[in-house]
Order: sequence, then structure tokens, then C-alpha cells
Amino acid sequence: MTPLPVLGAGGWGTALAVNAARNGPVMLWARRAQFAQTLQSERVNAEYLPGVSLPPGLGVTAHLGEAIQDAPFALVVVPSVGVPELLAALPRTLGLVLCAKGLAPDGGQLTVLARQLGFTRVAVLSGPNHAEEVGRGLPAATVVASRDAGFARTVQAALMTPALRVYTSEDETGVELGGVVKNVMAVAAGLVDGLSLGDNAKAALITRGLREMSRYLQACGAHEDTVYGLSGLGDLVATATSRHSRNRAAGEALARGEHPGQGGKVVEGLRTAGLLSAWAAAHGQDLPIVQAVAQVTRGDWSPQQGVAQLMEREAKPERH
Ligand SMILES: NC(=O)c1ccc[n+]([C@@H]2O[C@H](COP(=O)([O-])OP(=O)(O)OC[C@H]3O[C@@H](n4cnc5c(N)ncnc54)[C@H](O)[C@@H]3O)[C@@H](O)[C@H]2O)c1
Ligand SMILES: O=P(O)(O)OC[C@H](O)CO
Repeated sequence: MTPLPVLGAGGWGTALAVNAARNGPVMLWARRAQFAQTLQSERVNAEYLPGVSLPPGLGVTAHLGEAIQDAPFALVVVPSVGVPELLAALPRTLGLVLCAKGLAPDGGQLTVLARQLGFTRVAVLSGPNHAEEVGRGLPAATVVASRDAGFARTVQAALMTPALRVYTSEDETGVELGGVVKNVMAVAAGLVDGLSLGDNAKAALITRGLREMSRYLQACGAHEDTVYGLSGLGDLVATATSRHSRNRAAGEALARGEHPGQGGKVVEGLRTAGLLSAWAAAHGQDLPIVQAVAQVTRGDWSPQQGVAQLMEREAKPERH
């Protein structure tokens, strides 16, 4: 049986690889040769997913060609900034399951970038999935979305295990962008927590954040109900309330006056806030929470100014 390639040995790549190894052999690709060797010999990813043993069917390599050899498709699990470079190195015949929750350098979708580069079998995987929990085999659910329904079902079969329930969708845009925007909402949730603004404020943020996600997704062509599924509301709740979330923790750090996100584990929401804020300005769209997070992240507003700006907006009906 050809091993399933999992490209990217951070927390999420490792957790997905451990889950998929319940179904068959897996080859995990790490960019750094020394790191790949350490994973192969220590059988644990102490840097990104400590406490989770790598099962015997999981191999590790730093050679991309070896990782994808004879495989019909691969999971792409590097941070969004690294996706363009990795895709450029892959054969266009390879099916792609894009797992990053971030945007391309131009602020567009990674699925769109993949197709522009000539890949034809493209899917996106997204849902309320903290690597720390999936890696330990705690029950979770996720969505694989592709315009190619047959490809989505193939990926579903490869990843569905007793611990991970995988649903399919044909709404690539809705599933991809839900996971992208919720990271910004999670940074905002961390600001709420860090400033001790209380439960009412957190509930208001999540609810208005969902409304903002819905407006953005629909402006980008998503189906209107996708935002209420696992990749939208599900992931928003998981990330905005989780002790595992790096995006939420980054918001707490901002509230303390620190500058999070330099080095270490990837915090997609900080970069995404700037890209989405630029998109909103260019398209005349109103994404107030995204814009407030972008201003605070850039240091243009203090966290308290961000809160005041949101609270003092014009009066309006709830449905807007
Ligand atoms: N951690 C989670 O729980 C989780 C869950 C779902 C989705 N995601 C998404 O998955 C993506 C990866 O996140 P993660 O948590 O695995 O990150 P991480 O911070 O745990 O690890 C990032 C990994 O990518 C490698 N890397 C960094 N830049 C690279 C590049 N240019 N090319 C190749 N490799 C590179 C790093 O060396 C490291 O191994 C992100 O977009 C994240 O939003 C994460
Ligand atoms: O730790 P975070 O904030 O990157 O969130 C991880 C996942 O996206 C949760 O589904």
C-alpha cells in the first residue's frame, strides 16, 4: 500500500499523520533534515506535539520526492506562507488536500492559487480541530470540501477513523474561508479574555463575529449555510474558547502589550487580519472586528481603543 504523504511536520501535520496511520501507512515530510531524523528516531514530535507517540506505520523523511512517490494525493499542512513554495515543487498530477487556515500572499484563497498553478484535484480540510486533541485520539469532526465530489470522498475514506469523523462538502470557498476568518475572531476573543471584559462581551464577540464571517464568506461566493457548519461556527467556538488556541493566546498577549507571533508556532490570525482588512477596504466591505484586530496588531490602536471603536459604531438592526 502506498503511504499517504503528509507534508509539514508541525502540530497539525503530525496529528493528521497519527490519525491517518490508523488506516494505513503514512509518510510525514519535514522540511529540516535534522528534525526529520529526530522524529524518526525519538518517535515523538517534542517541538510541536509533545506527548503523542508516532505509531509504527508512520515514516518520516526530509526528501519531498520520497514522501510523495507513487501517491495519488497528499495532505499539505505547512503554514499558509509556506504553501506557494511547496506547491511550486510538487507535480501537478498530485491531488492536494490543503489544510492551512490562511491566505495566499495576494490575500486570495490557497485553493485558487493551487488551480492557477495547474493542479486539478484540489480539496480543503477544515474544522474545529486542535492538534493537541486529535493527536491524542479524542473524538473530533472535520470537513473535506472539493468541487470534485469523488476526490472529497476518497480523502474522507483515507482520514475517517473511530476518532475523527470526516464529512464532505462541495463548498470549497465556504469551508476554506471559515477556517481563515475564525482565526482573526480568535485573536479578538483573546483580547476580550486578556482585558477581562467578561462573558457578555465574549458572547457578543462570537455572535457578531459569526455575522461578520457570514458577510465575508457570502461576498466571496460561499453557500449561505456553510458558515453554520463545522468549518464556520464549529471552529469559531472551538478556537475562541480554547486553552489550546495560539490565535486566542496571541490576543491575550496583545492585551498585555506584548507583540506575539514572532517565531515559534504559527499564528495565522495576525497575518490574516492585515490581508482581510486590506480586502475589506479595497471592496468597500464592512468587517469591523477584522479591521479592529488589524489596527491593534499593527500597533495603530491600543486594545482599549479597539474595544471603544467597536462599541461606539453607529446604531443598526441586528440582522446587518
Ligand atoms: N495546530 C492546530 O491545531 C491546527 C489545526 C488545524 C489547522 N491548522 C493549520 O495548519 C497549518 C500548520 O499549522 P501547525 O499548527 O501545524 O503549525 P506549527 O506552528 O505547529 O508548525 C509549523 C511547521 O511548518 C514548518 N514550516 C514553517 N514554514 C514552512 C515552510 N515555508 N515550508 C515548509 N514547512 C514550513 C515548521 O518548520 C513546522 O514544522 C496552519 O495554517 C494552521 O492554521 C493548525
Ligand atoms: O491554535 P490555533 O489558534 O491555530 O487553532 C487551531 C485550529 O485551527 C483549531 O481548529
